[in-house]
Amino acid sequence: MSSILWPHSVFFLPWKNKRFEYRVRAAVSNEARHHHLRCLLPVPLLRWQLQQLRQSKLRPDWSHVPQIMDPVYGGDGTGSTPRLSATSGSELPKPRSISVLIHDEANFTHDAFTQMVMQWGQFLDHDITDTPSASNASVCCYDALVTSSEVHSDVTTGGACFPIIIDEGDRYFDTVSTRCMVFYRSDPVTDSSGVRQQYNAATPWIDGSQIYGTSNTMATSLRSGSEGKLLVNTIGGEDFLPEDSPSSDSVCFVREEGEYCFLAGDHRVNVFAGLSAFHTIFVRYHNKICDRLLALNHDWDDETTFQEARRIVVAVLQAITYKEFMRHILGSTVANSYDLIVGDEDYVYDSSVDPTLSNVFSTAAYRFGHSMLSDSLTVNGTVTLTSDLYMRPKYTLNSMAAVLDGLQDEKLFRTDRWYTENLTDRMFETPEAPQTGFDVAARNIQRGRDHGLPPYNAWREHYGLAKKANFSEMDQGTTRYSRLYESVDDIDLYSGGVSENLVSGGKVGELYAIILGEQFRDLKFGDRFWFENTGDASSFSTQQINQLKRASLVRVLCDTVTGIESIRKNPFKDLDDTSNPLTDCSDISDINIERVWS
Ligand code: HEM
Repeated sequence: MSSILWPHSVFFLPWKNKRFEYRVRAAVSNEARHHHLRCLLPVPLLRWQLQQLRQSKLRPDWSHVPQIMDPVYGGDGTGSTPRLSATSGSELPKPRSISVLIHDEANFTHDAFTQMVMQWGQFLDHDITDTPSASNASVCCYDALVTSSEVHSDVTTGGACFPIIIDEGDRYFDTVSTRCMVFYRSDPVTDSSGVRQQYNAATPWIDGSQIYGTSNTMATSLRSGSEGKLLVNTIGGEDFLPEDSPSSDSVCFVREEGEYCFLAGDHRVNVFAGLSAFHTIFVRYHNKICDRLLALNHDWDDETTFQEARRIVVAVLQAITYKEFMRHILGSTVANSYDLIVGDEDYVYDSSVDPTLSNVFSTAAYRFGHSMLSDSLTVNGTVTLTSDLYMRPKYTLNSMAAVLDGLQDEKLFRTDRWYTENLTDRMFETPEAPQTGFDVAARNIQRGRDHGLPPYNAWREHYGLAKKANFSEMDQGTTRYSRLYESVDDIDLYSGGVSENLVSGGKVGELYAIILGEQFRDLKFGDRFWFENTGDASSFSTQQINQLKRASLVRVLCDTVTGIESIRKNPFKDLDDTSNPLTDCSDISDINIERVWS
C-alpha cells in the first residue's frame, strides 16, 4: 500500500495536516559549533590530523554568514521584523503575486546545454550551502490570515512564522485553506550590534559534504567500516544509497514496494530524482576508488583508504566544477576574469581570503539555478513531469541510468524570469494533498526579505553597475514590475537578478555574475585543501595534481552507471556529431591512479 513518510521531527503538518516545511538538523549545527571550539589544536598538525580537521568541516567563522551589504529590515531595523516595506513606507507586493506575474510559465531553452548543468548546480549547492530554518512552536497558517488580512504575530516579533499569503483568485491556490503557504524564517544568530543574521550549517568549501556529511559522527554513520568504503544497499547486483532511519530528518514519498528514503551526507538528497542519482554515482565512485587504491596498497587499513579515496573524490568535485561547470554558468570571459578555470597556471592559496559564503550568494544569486529546471524529463521513453520527480526514490532505484539519460537529453531551460509551474505551483505537492506544494520563486523572494537583503537596485549600485532608472529599463520586457511595485528601487533582488539578460556565454546576468564570480574565486583561493595547492602537509604531489586535472563528469558516469558503453563526450552539452559526439567510454581519459598512487 502506498504511504508517505512524515517523520515528525522533520516535517510539520502544522495546518490542517497539509503543508510541510524543510527543517534542518540542529544536531549538526551544535556539533559543528563544538568542532569550531576544538579547532584550537596545537600546531603543527600531522597529515592525518589535517585530514580529520577537514573531515570535521570546520568553518572559519561560525558566527554568521557575512552580509556584503548591511541588512535592511523593517521595524527597528534589528531583524525582528523582516523587510516588509517599500521606500515610501507602503507594503511591498506579495511574493506569490510577483511569482505569478513576473515568473510565469514560458519555456525558453539554452539550446546547446542539457539539464546536467542544472543537476550539477544543485549537487554543488548542497555541498556548500545549508541555511537552517528556525524551529516553530506556533501554527503558521490559519484562515484569518487570508480572510481578514490579519498579520501573524510572529512577523513583527522575530518568531519563526512568516507565512506567504496568497491573493484571492490565484491561478492555482484557489481556496481559503490553500492561500497561506507555511514559511519559517531562517534560524537567527545575533551579531555584536544586536542585528539578526543567519548561518550556514554546511562548510562553504567544495569538500564533498553532501557525500560525506558535515561532522565526524555523520561521516562514520555513512561508512561501511571496511576497505575505506561507504555504505551501500546492494539490490540486484547494483549498489544504491543506504536507507535512512525513519526517525531522521530526511523525507521522501514512499509509494511502492521496495521504495525507501535515502541516507546521504546531506539531508536534501531525496528532493529530486536527478539529485539522488548524482549522490548514488558519487558513492559508487568513492568505492571504486577504494578498490583501485587497495589493489596497489594491500596493507592500507580502512581509515587510510577512506581518507585517501575521499581526498581524490573531493579533488574530482573541484576539478569538474572549475574545469567544466564554471565556464558554462559564467561564460569563459567572466570565469577567466576571476581566475576560475582550472588549467596550467600555478595555484596559489591565499590565507587572507575568507571563503565563507556570503548571504547574498546563498539567499539570492546562486538560486538562479531554479530557473534552469525543465518542466519534464523523459525517463524510459515516458515524458515525466518534474513535479512527479520530486521526493521519489523509485526513479533512482528502478531507472537510474534512464534518469541520467533524461538529464542529458533534456535541454537546459534558460535562466530568465520565466519559471515552469512545476516549480511555482507544484513543488513537493503530493496527490494526497493537492495545492499544498511550494512556490520556490515566491519562497526565494520571501527568504530575501527574511534575511533583510537590500533590493535589486541597491546591489547594482553597490557593485558599480548602473541603477535601473525606471521600470522600462528592466530586461526581458519586465515593465510588468510597474504593476506591482511603486518604485524600481523596491524590486526584490532575487526577482530582478534572474530577470537580467545573460552575460556572454553564461547562464546569469551581469549582477549575479559578479556575486557568483567573487564567491567562487574565494572558494577556490581561500581553500587550503584545494587540490592544486602544493607545499602543504596535505597536498597532492605534482604528478597526482596533473592526473586529477584529467577528471571529468563523463568519466565518473562511465565508471559508475551500469550498462553505459558510449556517451557524449561532454554531458553538459547537447549531442553534436562534430563537437560533442557519442564516444566509447574506453576512449575517455581517466586519472591514472595506478601510476601515481602506489
Ligand atoms: C529539482 C531541483 C531543485 C529543487 C527541488 C530545489 C528546491 C529548493 C528549495 C525548496 C529551497 C528552499 C527555499 C527556501 O525556503 O528558502 C532551495 C534553496 C536553494 N536552492 Fe534549490 N532546488 C533545486 C535546484 C537548485 C539548483 C539547480 C540550484 C543552483 C544551481 C539551487 C540553488 C539553491 C540555493 C543556493 C538555495 C539556498 C540553500 C540554502 O541556503 O540553504 N537549487 N531549493
